[in-house]
Order: sequence, then C-alpha cells, then structure tokens
Amino acid sequence: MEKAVFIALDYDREEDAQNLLMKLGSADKTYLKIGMELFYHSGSHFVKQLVEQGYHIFLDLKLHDIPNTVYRAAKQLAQLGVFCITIHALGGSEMIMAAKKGLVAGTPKGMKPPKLLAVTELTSISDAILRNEQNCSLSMTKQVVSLAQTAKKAGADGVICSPLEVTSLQKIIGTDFLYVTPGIRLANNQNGDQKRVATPKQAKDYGASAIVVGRPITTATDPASVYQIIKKEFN
Ligand SMILES: O=c1ccn([C@@H]2O[C@H](COP(=O)(O)O)[C@@H](O)[C@H]2O)c(=O)[nH]1
Repeated sequence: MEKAVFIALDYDREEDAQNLLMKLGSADKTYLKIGMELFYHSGSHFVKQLVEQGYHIFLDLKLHDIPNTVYRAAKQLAQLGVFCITIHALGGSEMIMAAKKGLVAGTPKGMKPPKLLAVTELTSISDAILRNEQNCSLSMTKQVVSLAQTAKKAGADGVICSPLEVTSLQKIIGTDFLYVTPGIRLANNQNGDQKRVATPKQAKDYGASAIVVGRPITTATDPASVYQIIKKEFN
C-alpha cells in the first residue's frame, strides 16, 4: 500500500464534502475517509459515487457487535467497492473472523475484498482513561500490542493505532501488517479531543503505513496547501 494520507470527510452534508474536494483539486485522486457522521446522513450512495470517481475510500464505521451481525454488515459493506473498513478489536477474535468472512462473501466476483482494519485503543483514550475507566492494568502500548496480536491472528489486515505505538507493534507483530494512524497534528494545531498525537513527520519516522487527518485539513483556511504540507512531511 502506498503511504496514503486519508482525508477524513467529517461532515454532515455531502455539499460540504464536495466543497472540500473541489478546493483540493481533481488532479490528486486522493484517499478519503468516510465516517459515521457522513454515512449516517448520506448512506451508501455517496460512497459509491466517490468510488466511481476513482477515490480510495476508507469506510470507518467501527463495527462492534455479535459475530453474526458483524458478518452480515461486513458482507453488505464489501459490495460498495471500498478500499478498507474498520471494526473494534475489542469485539474479539470470533467477531474479527466473522468480519473477514463477511467481506470475502460480499465482494463481487473479480474484485479484491476491502482491507479489514481493527481499531485498537482509540486515539482519544489517554493512559489515565485506560487505567481508571477501562480498568486495564496494562500500559497503553502493551494493551495496543495485545489487541493487534488478536486482530492479526483472526485475519485482520492491519490496525488503527496512534503513531506512538507503531515502532513497538512492528517489533512484535512485523511489518507485513498495516499500521494506520489518526491523531495527526501539525505543530501549530489544537489537539482537540485527541490524546495520543504526533506530527506527520513523527508518524513517518515511527513507521506508520498511512495516516488519517481530519480537522487540520478540514478547518484550514487553505486546505489544499495544508494537505500538500502534510503529504510532503509524511512521504
Ligand atoms: O482511534 C481512532 C480511530 C479513528 N479516528 C478517526 O480519525 C479522524 C481523525 O480526525 P481529526 O479531526 O484529525 O482528529 C476522525 O474521523 C476519527 O473518527 C480517530 O481519530 N482515532
């Protein structure tokens, strides 16, 4: 996989997403992330439209349910022709295997199934939240590694984690696995709700396979130039 910068289209209206794409220019057929907000508003038709236009879509719906439900949901999502989808690793190995099977079962003949990425600990979770609210006695890195090991054994193609954990993950799990990292901020950006953050350059140095960037681009006065800065730093 090319070292992609996924732009998170975190909008509640297609017009806003289209407006951003127009500002970014059509020469760069980019990697886009569609999350719950836009999907719940616009459904699958907008996803299909972007796929047809040549965009690589990361459909981030973070499935987390019983294996049978996740199998059936993944089977539906596979029909959209997206590049990857997400599930929560905390759903367990049976659920992850069901998602993988659903993707294979739902992919139209002659096409590749979407990649399956397992969210480890959300990048909005701090060490304190992990310890005090999730009652987890492991360090953040150990917990992320443990979830990633489960995900890999169950057939996931990669994980979502913060850039801060990638080096440890690669040492234990290897480099034939995708490490996709949100929580990306340029030096002058606000962290907002993100707790485990890094710059695109740090993400690159830690070994991230791809990064996911929302607000630093979507709230910028000149999104196209910020996107180019981020791409340059990461590549
Ligand atoms: O652990 C996770 C998993 C997914 N995300 C998603 O990435 C983007 C990040 O947006 P920013 O505005 O750059 O913070 C967003 O769509 C999240 O749903 C994540 O941040 N952390």
